Amino acid sequence: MSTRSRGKSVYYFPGGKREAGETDVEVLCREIKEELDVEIDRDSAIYIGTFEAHAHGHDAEVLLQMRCYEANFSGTLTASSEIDCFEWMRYRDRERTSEVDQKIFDFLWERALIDM
Ligand SMILES: Nc1nc2c([nH]c(=O)n2[C@@H]2O[C@H](COP(=O)(O)OP(=O)(O)OP(=O)(O)O)[C@@H](O)[C@H]2O)c(=O)[nH]1
Repeated sequence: MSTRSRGKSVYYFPGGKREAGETDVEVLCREIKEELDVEIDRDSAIYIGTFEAHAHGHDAEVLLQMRCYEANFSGTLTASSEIDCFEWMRYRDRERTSEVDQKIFDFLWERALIDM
């Protein structure tokens, strides 16, 4: 599932930057709550992998390292004020996402975890 932030042209996976002292799962829970108003079940969080690419919307030398998790959640997905919209995507939507997300789409596709 991908989100489009206000003012951005491509879709991102929900998430965001770490604040001082936060663990990965704390960032995950905070960002998902802020963006989509649902509660992550922190005990269900499973590390998927780390992906690197240029950070969308930043100068070419700015690289992004994204640590990815899958997790269960409870509540009703609701786009917050930071988000224009969210969308469940398939592999064919890959080009609508950022560079790092395209690597993650490929990772999911190679493991048959996403539909065409
Ligand atoms: N959350 C997220 N960020 C991404 C993705 N792909 C991608 O290039 N980014 C880059 O990572 C930055 C950090 O995301 P963020 O959600 O914490 O953004 P932010 O508004 O706090 O910071 P910003 O000022 O860098 O935009 C994005 O602005 C963008 O440059 C993605 O799939 N998810």
